[in-house]
Amino acid sequence: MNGVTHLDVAVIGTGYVGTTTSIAFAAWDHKVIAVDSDQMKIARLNQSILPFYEEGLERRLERYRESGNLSFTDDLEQGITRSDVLFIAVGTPSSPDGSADLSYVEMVARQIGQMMDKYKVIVTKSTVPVGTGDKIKSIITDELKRRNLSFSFDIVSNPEFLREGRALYDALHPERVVIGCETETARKTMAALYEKVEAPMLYTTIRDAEMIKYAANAFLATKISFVNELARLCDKMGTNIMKVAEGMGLDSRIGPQFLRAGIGYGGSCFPKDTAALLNLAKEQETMLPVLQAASNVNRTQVSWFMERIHHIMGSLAGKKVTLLGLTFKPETDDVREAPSLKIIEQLLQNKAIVSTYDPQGMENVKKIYPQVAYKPTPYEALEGADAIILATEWREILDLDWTKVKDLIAQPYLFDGRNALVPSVMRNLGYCYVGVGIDGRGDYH
Ligand SMILES: NC(=O)C1=CN([C@@H]2O[C@H](COP(=O)(O)OP(=O)(O)OC[C@H]3O[C@@H](n4cnc5c(N)ncnc54)[C@H](O)[C@@H]3O)[C@@H](O)[C@H]2O)C=CC1
Ligand SMILES: O=C(O)[C@H]1O[C@H](OP(=O)(O)OP(=O)(O)OC[C@H]2O[C@@H](n3ccc(=O)[nH]c3=O)[C@H](O)[C@@H]2O)[C@H](O)[C@@H](O)[C@@H]1O
Repeated sequence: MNGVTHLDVAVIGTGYVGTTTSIAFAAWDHKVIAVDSDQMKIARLNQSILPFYEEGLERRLERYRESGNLSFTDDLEQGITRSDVLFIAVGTPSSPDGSADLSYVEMVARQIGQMMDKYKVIVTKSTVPVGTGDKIKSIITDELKRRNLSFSFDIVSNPEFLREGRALYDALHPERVVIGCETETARKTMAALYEKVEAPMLYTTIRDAEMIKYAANAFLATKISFVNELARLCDKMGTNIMKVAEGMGLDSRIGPQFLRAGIGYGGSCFPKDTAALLNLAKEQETMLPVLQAASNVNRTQVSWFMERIHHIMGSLAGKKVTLLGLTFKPETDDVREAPSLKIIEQLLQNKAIVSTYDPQGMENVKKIYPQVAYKPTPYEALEGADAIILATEWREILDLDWTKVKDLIAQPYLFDGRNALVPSVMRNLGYCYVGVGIDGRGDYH
């Protein structure tokens, strides 16, 4: 290793996490080779084209490529042999039983064992169940034995806490860095890697670090489901969940974040990671009833919302419903586990005519639901609508000219699945506005 500050790093996997982490390490003056087995992705990254949408990230990508700190390749061996620290940042999707599918991680571990030529620090960035570090260690040891080699290596768990849409900011300004490691050499290497970060560094065992990542995501998901569950009650009681959450959040022990009621959490992480943690607990014959309930609330939140729509509008058969927003949250093109997909499914089952607009997510949803009308502007999507459902609170959608919209639509029903518009303003414009847990006693008009 050449000193403590400039490390040679390989990041394996160029999805959201791999790409963003690579840019962050390059920004901290390390030399980064980002590797992916997807040649198409690498070809595009070599032209500074990201595999996903994230505002401002392509400019940074270009800058660090030009500075020479960041390069992309599909040649894993080159990445491994030229680097001292290897980050595993491949996907860990849900298996049908909810457990984390570790096949990509295990494959990379095998490849590292087959290609490494000297001591390396091998770091898991992917979200993985407790015990995966041990598994990676034993796979690499087996591969080295097969090659009659006995290099030493260190395993580290360094979970990632970034959010999509704010990925680079989060990577550059983490609230904490969690490092699970077992040797002083690995600890020093990780300290050097993160030298420029002003955040608490928490050193733990590998297993603790693996658990911290699942625990954090499970807790945030539970916070959302707790408030969504209360929203259902607020709706019956004539109380407003927005005010209730505000009042709760002012208590610093509770905090205001992740208390926004709506149609539930989606994305590539909360649903998958809660399922994986529940599966892990089941394997250990330990029940997690709180997390199980949080997951159940989320699974049923869209149906609860759709029931309210049916209650107000009656049959949706033949009615034109415009869905505004498709991505699981604003500022991303990611539609994995997005609540909008469940909404489309239920609308189609009820024979509604569905029209939609999203600034970034339409191409991804078109592949799943080709029968929906995808419009180039929100106004075109809204023409003749009997009902509007707001599923993602994109600024562009919130800032629509709602007076103009009123003239385009057939009926003024507006169902705000994110409580993102101002009810009194919308009602003054003549909309029949319905939010989540804010209307009380069914008095929607
Ligand atoms: N998406 C997010 O916001 C966050 C994700 N995570 C975790 O980070 C991990 C990665 O997530 P994403 O970046 O979303 O994944 P992704 O699925 O978008 O990307 C993974 C990449 O790995 C590549 N890959 C797979 N096998 C490979 C191999 N043998 N060699 C080289 N490349 C290979 C794939 O081609 C793909 O480009 C997951 O465990 C996820 O839970 C953690 C925090 C945030
Ligand atoms: O492990 C991961 O992949 C990441 O998962 C989440 O990040 P992300 O999924 O990008 O997005 P969030 O901003 O957390 O939102 C997740 C979902 O919860 C919903 N949400 C969020 C907050 C809230 O108050 N209410 C609510 O319904 C959002 O609409 C969205 O569908 C975590 O916030 C990150 O810390 C973590 O690294």
